[in-house]
Amino acid sequence: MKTSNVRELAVEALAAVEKNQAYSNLLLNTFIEKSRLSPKDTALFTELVYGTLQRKITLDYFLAPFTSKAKKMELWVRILLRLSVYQMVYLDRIPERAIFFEAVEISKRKGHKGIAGFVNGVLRAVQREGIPSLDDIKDPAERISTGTSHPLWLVKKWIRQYGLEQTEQMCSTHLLPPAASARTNSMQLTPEEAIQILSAEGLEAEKGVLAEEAVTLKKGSISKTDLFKQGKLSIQDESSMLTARAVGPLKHEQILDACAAPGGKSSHMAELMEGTGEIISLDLHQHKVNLIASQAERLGLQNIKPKAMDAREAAEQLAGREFDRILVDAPCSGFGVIRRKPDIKYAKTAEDVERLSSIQKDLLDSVSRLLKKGGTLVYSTCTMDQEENEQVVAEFLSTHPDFEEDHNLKQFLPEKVHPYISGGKLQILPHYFSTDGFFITRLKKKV
Ligand SMILES: C[S@@+](CC[C@H](N)C(=O)[O-])C[C@H]1O[C@@H](n2cnc3c(N)ncnc32)[C@H](O)[C@@H]1O
Repeated sequence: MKTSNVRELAVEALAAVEKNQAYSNLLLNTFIEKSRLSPKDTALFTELVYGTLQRKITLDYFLAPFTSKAKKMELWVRILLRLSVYQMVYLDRIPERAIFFEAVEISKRKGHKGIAGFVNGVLRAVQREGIPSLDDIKDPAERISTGTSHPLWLVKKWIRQYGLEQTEQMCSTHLLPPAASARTNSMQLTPEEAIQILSAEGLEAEKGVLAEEAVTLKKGSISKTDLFKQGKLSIQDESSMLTARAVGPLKHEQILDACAAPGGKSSHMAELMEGTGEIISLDLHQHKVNLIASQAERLGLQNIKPKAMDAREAAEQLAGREFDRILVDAPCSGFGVIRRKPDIKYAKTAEDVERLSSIQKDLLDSVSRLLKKGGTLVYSTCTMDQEENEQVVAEFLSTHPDFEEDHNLKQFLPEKVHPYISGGKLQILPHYFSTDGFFITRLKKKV
């Protein structure tokens, strides 16, 4: 495929993300598969789409002085301009004349000569006059918002919750590519053995930085390795691997995983239990439950029992059952995975956070009734929003006096995260270990 066609495809993918609010990672895969891109084109396409999406607000700031007079700009034209300026500013290996030429060609193909002239004019003006400086923005919140491309409301909220410095670091880390981490199936092999086998396949891998079962792939795709196909590896971020450890399931126990699809943490717990006991893995819809079942099958785990159910009704639907441990890995805003799904930062609203925190409280309230006395309840999310984390836990504890924070959390987790544990709660921000952002709380039902 010609590079201009890869760029045109990138414009189409970005327009689809904006129009349908489709998840960028899922959409990208569909585009790559449909267009049968070569590995080299796939790399360029991925870089262009993710880069332009991650830096959308910054690119619009750069373009504003040159486009303010344009009356009405079609979405694809704006996206093409963002894509072109992204390459000019952030990708120094692409010559500017190639960027201009291809932008004009795409404009002619998708629009007409007039649009091509406009695009050419804007890009030439950017080249001639230079982009506006981010230092001109005096307000710190606005500077972080524009400089790292996060909506202002979110930056302001994080500054209130974590302070200016942490917010700045967190937002800057979101612009870096995420690590390709995998969990080794502890029933089958050690991380060291996995690294050896992957090296023999010509893939570069090393031990993870946080979780003891983690390996990180430096190049290549985990899902294409033989180890993955043989059920010896699972794709999972390292911070998320700490959740099953925090639950601490023992062999032969009865576990409830209330929000389990696609099965990452259920399968991790099942591995830690060496295939014994029983994990009831719930999720809302049957198609999601099927994902848990196929994950369990790939890994050869028979102790996972997937079931479609609204976990807010679990107390009634599973009445009479008692569990040793319960995990609520709740639906959440997902701000911790912005590096993997940049669209999250633009799509989620303050109202979404409020709605989600109400669901999270209902989930905890229902499933907590199924826990036996002395049992462990773990609540986790892949977000750093305190409204969905600390506040949900605080409200749960204030309305459920038979529960308390488990201050033993440290003993289940690697020493590196101990400085970030307070009582029974751990908040990992993305810049601490260059992982996803993650929140884990371990609670105990009093005896
Ligand atoms: C963060 S994801 C869980 C990820 C999973 N624990 C893993 O490690 O693979 C949250 C899940 O909760 C499910 N969910 C949302 N509302 C639910 C409800 N009321 N009852 C059960 N599951 C629900 C969503 O469908 C989604 O799959």
